[in-house]
Amino acid sequence: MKRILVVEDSQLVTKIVKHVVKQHSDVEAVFATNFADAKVVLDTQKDRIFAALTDLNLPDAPDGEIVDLVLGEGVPVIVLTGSYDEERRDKILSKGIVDYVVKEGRYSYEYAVGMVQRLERNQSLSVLVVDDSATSRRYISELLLRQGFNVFSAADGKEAIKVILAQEDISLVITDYHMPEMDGVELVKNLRHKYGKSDLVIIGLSGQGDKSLSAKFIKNGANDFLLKPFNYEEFNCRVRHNVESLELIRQIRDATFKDYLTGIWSRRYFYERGELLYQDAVASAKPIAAAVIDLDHFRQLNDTYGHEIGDCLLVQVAELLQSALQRFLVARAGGEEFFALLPGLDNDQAQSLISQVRQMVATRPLALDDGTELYCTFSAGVTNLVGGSLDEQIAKADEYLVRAKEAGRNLVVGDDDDY
Ligand SMILES: Nc1nc2c(ncn2[C@@H]2O[C@H](COP(=O)(O)OP(=O)(O)OP(=O)(O)O)[C@@H](O)[C@H]2O)c(=O)[nH]1
Repeated sequence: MKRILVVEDSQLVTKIVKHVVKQHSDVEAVFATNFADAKVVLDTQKDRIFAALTDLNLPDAPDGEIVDLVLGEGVPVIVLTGSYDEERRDKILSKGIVDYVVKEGRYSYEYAVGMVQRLERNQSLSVLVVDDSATSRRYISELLLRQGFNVFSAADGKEAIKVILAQEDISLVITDYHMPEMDGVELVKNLRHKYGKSDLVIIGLSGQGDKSLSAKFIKNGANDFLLKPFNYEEFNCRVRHNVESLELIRQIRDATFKDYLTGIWSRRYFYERGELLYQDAVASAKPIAAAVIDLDHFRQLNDTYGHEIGDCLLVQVAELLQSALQRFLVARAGGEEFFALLPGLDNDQAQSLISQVRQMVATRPLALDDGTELYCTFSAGVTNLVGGSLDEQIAKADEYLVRAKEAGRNLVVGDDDDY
C-alpha cells in the first residue's frame, strides 16, 4: 500500500481527492490543510510517504513554498493547482517536480492520483537514453529519473546494443538520430531484428531541422518521435502514453501465454518460443536439452490434503523451477507436469542441473498458510536427442520420465541411463 501526502486547504477538493483515492485499493492518503501540518506529517512519517500531491496556495504559505519543503525531504511532488499562470508553471516545473496538474474537472484528479501509481510502476521499468551529447543525455536522464524509472545511458548505437544485451530488462529506448558509429535509425533497425514492439518501446529524437526524420524513425520500427527541444510535459505525456501501451500489450500477452494458476509460461508459449530456440540450435549445430518434469504421487497428495493445498504446492514448485532454471525456458505443461528447454547444455550438463533441482525440491519444505510444512518430489526425463521437431524431443523426454517413474520415482533419467 502506497501512502501519499495530500496538502490541500479546500474542503471541496479534499473531498474529491478522498473519493478518487478510495477507488485505488493500493493507495492511502494522509491529509494536511496547511504548510505547518504538512511539515508535521513529513517530520513524523517522511520514510512512509511515497509521494505528495500538493496545492500551491496555502493559507500559511501562499507562494508554492510547500514544493520546496516536500522536495527538500526527498519526496516526489505532483502539483495539483487551480493556477494556470504559464510563467509560474515553468518556474515550479524547473524545481524538479514529477508533474503539474491543473484542477480542471474530475479527470484531472484521477490523472494526478494515477500519476502516483505510474511513479510506482516506473520503478520496475528500465530505460536507456542514447545520445552522443553528454549534456543532452544528462538532461533526458534527469527527466526520466523524476518519473521514477531506472535509467541507463549510452553515447551511440553500438554502445546502446551492448547495454541492452547486458541489461535484458530494458523496456524503453529513447534515442537521438545523429551519432557517430551507429545513428538512431540504424539502431532502431538493429533492435527490431530481436525485439518486437511489444518487447521494447523506442522513441526517436532529433533537432528541428530534421522534420523528415520522424517518418524515417517510425517506418523503421520506432513507436514514436519527439522533436528537440521539447517541453517537459510533452515528454512526460509521450513517455507515459507509450509505456502504458506497452503494459497493455504485455497484459494481453500474459493472459494468452501465462499459466493461470502458477503465473509461469503456458504450454502454448513453450511451443511458440521453444520452436524458435529449437530451430536455432539445429541450424547452429549447438546442443539443446529438453526436460519433462512430473510431480510424484500428486493424486495421493490431493486426496490427503485437498485440491486447494495441491494448488498451493503447484505454485511453490513452479516458483522453485522458475528461479532455479531462470536462464532457460520453463513452462507448466498441464496438471502436475512441467517442461524445460535448455539451449546450450549437453545431456550430462542438463541431467546434472535437473538432478540438482530435483534434490532442492525434495529437501525444501513447502510452507502452507497454517504453518504446516510438506515435502514433495518429482521425476524427470532429459534428452538431447534432436529428432525432426521439438514435439519429438519432448516425446522422447516423456518416455524417459515413464522409466523414471517405473524405477521408483524421485529420479532423473537421461540419454545414457539404462533404466
Ligand atoms: N491441485 C491440483 N491438482 C491437479 C491439477 N491438475 C491436475 N491435478 C491432479 O494431479 C493428479 C495427477 O495424478 P496422476 O496422473 O495419477 O499422477 P500421480 O498421482 O502424480 O502419480 P505419478 O505421476 O505416477 O507419480 C490428479 O489427481 C489430478 O487431479 C491442478 O491444477 N491442481
